Amino acid sequence: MERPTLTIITGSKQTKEVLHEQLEQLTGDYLSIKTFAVDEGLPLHIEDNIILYSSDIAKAEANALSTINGHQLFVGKRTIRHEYIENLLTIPAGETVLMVNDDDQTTIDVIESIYQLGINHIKFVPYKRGQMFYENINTAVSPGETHLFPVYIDNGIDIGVRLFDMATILKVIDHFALDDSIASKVSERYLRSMITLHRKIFAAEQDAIKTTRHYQNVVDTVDDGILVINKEKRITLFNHRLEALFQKSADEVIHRPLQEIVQQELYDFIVYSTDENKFFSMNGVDVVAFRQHMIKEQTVVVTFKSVHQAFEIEKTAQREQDKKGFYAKYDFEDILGEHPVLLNCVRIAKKLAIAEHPILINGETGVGKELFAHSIHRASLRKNGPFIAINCSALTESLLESELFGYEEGTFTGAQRGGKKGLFELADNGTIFLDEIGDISPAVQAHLLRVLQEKEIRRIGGRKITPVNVRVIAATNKNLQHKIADGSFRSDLFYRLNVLHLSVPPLRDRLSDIKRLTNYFVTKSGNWMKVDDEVIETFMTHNWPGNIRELKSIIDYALVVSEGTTITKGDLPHDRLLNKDSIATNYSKLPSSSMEAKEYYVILQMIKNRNDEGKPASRNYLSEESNNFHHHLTPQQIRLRLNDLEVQGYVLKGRGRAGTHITHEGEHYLSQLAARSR
Ligand SMILES: Nc1ncnc2c1ncn2[C@@H]1O[C@H](COP(=O)(O)OP(=O)(O)OP(=O)(O)O)[C@@H](O)[C@H]1O
Repeated sequence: MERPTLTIITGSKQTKEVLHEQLEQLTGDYLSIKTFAVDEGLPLHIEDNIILYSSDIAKAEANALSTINGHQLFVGKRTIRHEYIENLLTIPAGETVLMVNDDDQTTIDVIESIYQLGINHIKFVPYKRGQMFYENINTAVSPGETHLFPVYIDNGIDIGVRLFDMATILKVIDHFALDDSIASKVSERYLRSMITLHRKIFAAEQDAIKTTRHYQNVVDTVDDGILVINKEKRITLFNHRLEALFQKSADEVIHRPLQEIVQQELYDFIVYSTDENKFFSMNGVDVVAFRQHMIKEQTVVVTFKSVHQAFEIEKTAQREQDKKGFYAKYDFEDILGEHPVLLNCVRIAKKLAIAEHPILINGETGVGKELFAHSIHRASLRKNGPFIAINCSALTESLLESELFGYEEGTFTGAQRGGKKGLFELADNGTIFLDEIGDISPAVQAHLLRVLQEKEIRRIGGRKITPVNVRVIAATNKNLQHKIADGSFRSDLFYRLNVLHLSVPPLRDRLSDIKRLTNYFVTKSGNWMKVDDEVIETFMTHNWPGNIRELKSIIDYALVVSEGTTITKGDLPHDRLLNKDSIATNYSKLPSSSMEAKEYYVILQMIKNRNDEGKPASRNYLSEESNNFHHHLTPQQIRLRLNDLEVQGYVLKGRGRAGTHITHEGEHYLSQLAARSR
């Protein structure tokens, strides 16, 4: 038997295909379906039992183009597709959304059918043809007409071409007077598609409930209290720990306005503050609240820890830092001496400590500049942050630069995989101590200046900029003003470093402290030895160019040499201590002739270069290398000069393969010679 026929006329090809598929699936085995779309062109004459139009517009347009006849002609009612409803549920509540369709009436129809389905958490604004901009609207929804979305829309949601509703389908079946069993089969099919969808939605809901329960269990096991508010400032999460602290159950507070639950001070902190944490006393418990604003989610997460817990965490962090060696080992108590010049220096240093600015410490070698830097950090607000000390003259230019600022992977051969953090990054929220700042090269000076100005770091070879919050304490035994005058130190960097200034007095200006310091160094070495008065008297006449470090090394020497229970004058290193020059004037006595000066300079420079490479300097090596300095020295000449330098304490001669090393004093002397040769 031939199947009765039905014709569907739609506006667009897209709608035609969707509606054809719908009718075909539901009634295809009972009816034969023909379809036309206005935008594809219509035959001049259309005739059928039923003419079903997809919309009033389609009807008007079709009738303008063709003569259409049928027993029954009607416009089908359409409804949105249930499988797309989920997409609408992802739109945040309260949002205003543009509804886009190809004509004003159908746009309103779609909005109505969505509201009728109970989706009313969003507010729809109907699209008007020709209007390109809609204030405060970033999301648009359309049943298949997404090409009409205004170009600026970020979030476009297609809810698919609408289908005919059940009433329309039943009207068609009715018309053909198909038997009841067919009608109920068709409606069963219609319902089945809806039931499948509802099953899916139900499963998704169950999943969501499970996930929520899982997260709730997770946050309940956390030892901290956790409270979350949404953009309406209502509580969306309140974990188990908080129930005790607030003396309220989660059920009582969830979805309630924060204002009704917490005290004003805590409310102000959560809603308005820019501080990350604050102390509160709640129902007799002292807590620290930490606040985190998740800007994109418009959510604030607040965690509560007991003060005791927070303190323990800080201590653990401190211990971790200590393990890494990034901590200050000394404080002001360790700076010995009662001479008024020293006490005054300590008094000033304590004041500088609590300011946040950079400090430049000036003073001769061995006066205790590093000791002051450690103590300042420990007395500062950053005392719980790291303290990192680096001697700028101990490294070559490129090594110093990569140590300070770090580098990215692949920047140079041998670079560590994954790159390396520089000391500035490691010292974040703490202090970096740059010793011997006067020795840094122009390139490092420029880089350091940038970091101080911008307060951010870009690793060598890297692009990423990382903000750093580091206080710089720099020290030098050089006169930086002279270095600025001769062009070897940038004045702009000097002013950045020298915001606060501390001058540590040399030992010769506080000779009265010698006795105390001597006894201290003897006792600290674990000896019970006495110190003869004559020793102290000798010390009082010495010039102490190497200051306290020199005193300490002379005592170390005497402790080794001494055979009795008392350190006597005879145990002292006479060549160093009783040398007339060192008593009378400067420890770094320069050689008498410029030829000698040049030779000492060349030798010390060669040893320093060699040591910097981590290699020992042998006499033969030095002799050969001297050619590169245009000043050839034979191994014999080298030997004689090295003897002189050793007596002065500028080099340490090792036996055999150990080679010769330059001492700290030697480096100081070398820089004096370098200045003189300029
Ligand atoms: N007032 C002091 N009391 C006790 N020990 C001190 C004092 N001053 C310095 N020292 C000790 O003297 C030695 C040298 O001190 P420090 O390294 O701080 O000097 P510095 O000025 O930084 O030297 P340099 O300029 O050579 O780097 C260290 O062992 C330090 O502990």
